[in-house]
Amino acid sequence: MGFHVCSQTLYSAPTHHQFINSISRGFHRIKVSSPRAMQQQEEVHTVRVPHVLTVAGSDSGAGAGIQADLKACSARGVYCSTVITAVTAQNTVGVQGVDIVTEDFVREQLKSVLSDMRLDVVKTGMLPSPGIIKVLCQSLKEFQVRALVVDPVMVSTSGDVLAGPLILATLREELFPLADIVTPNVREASALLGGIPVETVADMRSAAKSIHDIGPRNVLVKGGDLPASSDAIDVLFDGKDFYEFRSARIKTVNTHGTGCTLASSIAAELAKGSSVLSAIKIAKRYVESVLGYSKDIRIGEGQQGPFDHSMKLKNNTPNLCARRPFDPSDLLLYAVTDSRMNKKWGRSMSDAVKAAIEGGATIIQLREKDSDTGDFLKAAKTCVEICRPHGIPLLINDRIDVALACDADGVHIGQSDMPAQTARAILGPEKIIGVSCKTPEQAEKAWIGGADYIGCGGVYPTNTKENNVTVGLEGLRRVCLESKLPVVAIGGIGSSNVKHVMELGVPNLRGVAVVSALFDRESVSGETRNLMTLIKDSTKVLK
Ligand SMILES: Cc1ncc(COP(=O)(O)OP(=O)(O)O)c(N)n1
Ligand SMILES: Cc1ncsc1CCOP(=O)(O)O
Ligand SMILES: [Mg+2]
Repeated sequence: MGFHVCSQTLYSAPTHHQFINSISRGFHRIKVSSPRAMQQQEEVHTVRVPHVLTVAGSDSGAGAGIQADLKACSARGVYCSTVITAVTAQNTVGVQGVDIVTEDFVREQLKSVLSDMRLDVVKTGMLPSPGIIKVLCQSLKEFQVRALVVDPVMVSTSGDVLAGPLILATLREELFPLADIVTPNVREASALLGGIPVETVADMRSAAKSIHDIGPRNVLVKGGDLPASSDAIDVLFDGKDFYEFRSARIKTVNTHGTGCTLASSIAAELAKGSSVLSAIKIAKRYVESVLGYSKDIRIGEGQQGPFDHSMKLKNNTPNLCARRPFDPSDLLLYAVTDSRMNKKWGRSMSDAVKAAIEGGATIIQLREKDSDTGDFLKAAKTCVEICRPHGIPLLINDRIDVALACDADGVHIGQSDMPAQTARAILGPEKIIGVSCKTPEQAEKAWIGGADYIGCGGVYPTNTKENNVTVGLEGLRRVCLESKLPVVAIGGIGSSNVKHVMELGVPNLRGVAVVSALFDRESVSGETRNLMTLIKDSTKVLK
């Protein structure tokens, strides 16, 4: 009998357990009616997505149960359908009430989902009566699924008992033999084995083996509650070998729903086609990340709070200088910083940004072609803090990773960067995306891809960007006339020619983007102010 230690960072998974490693994904052709998709092509392939069905109880506090399962599957990129077995009145203090759903209605829910949807994995949580367990077992025999993950929920994190001895017996006798993996914690492992102590890693190993004898193909005993360890250690037994998963224990009270989340995440990975070993490894890493992210959030007054499955809640803490949606009039005077010019004039990136804001710039882009990523990120974070209270959007040139890491308002990307559609998928619906375009065709593609504005140029020759073909005022006019997005002109624009650009008076032309005429000068704020006066004069002429 072998013994494997699987650290979270160093780990080589044997391949003999890949019983769910080749899920066939079905494709067939249908017509779609979305206007955007229709513009691109008349027919598209449909994609079958990984699907987990959770059979569990509802938690009104939404930390555990069905709600945790839905959030975990969604965060892990898997569709999740739900069969609710009980409705609990529950919060961070404890479980105040339980209303068990009738066996008939559990059967009806199971039939609705299983008869219609092709799912990959069933994951179970709270199964509050022997009758419900039997109904589930019948359905599982009738409708074949690829894998069954059983989280034998017996005691809530707050200590409330959610399953009695009859339920335990039915779980053991009827459900466990069908399970591909069961995931008891040490208390549940002890209860399943008639109360034997499970207090050490050695106890966990023998408990895993004894539970395996009941029938499941794999047993993961979770040691998160083991008192005497500084690490969180889980033990898997697959009938032949033991595997130990070890990760650093995260100090937090926000652990309500950890068991449900781990089991759902394992189910999600199995649904995607992972082996049991890699599913556990990825699921544990995910749980570790969300616990770490959420360790200082506060939801509820009780002892054990929920955590943030999406790792996004802290981005949206209410504050006085929340970002506002993109407004095309932001493009009026677009200041684009340049690392070389900052160096030449001995100013930091944040000094350059402060001066541009002082002079009246309406949007700022950090265009840093030489900085190290670490230095760039640090400076960009400072610039975000400078811009946000002024309500000035801050965009990052080219670097989507940096924009995400510093929570900038968006990015500006060029034709040789990733397509706008991919950037939009990564950045989400809120961030601003600008795309450089020289032709109406490029502008159309940027619009379809979900961009917010077009940067058109170089209008005039420039020393700031090498080998940049100029489009001239005529090229700018063509793009503006055909673009469905607002346009900002760029390239060689300064006080001598800004009026020629602005007085083109074409629809969609909303402003000018400027590098050297602002930043390759002694006084950035003074130059910005002068340029703004000239822009305002030209817009008056047009009115
Ligand atoms: C507002 C604005 N428009 C165009 C550009 C040029 O972007 P790109 O074509 O990606 O070239 P680089 O700036 O990366 O050299 C821009 N930066 N900003
Ligand atoms: C980044 C860029 N894209 C097209 S032209 C250009 C450079 C603009 O710099 P400047 O305002 O100094 O001409
Ligand atoms: Mg670029």
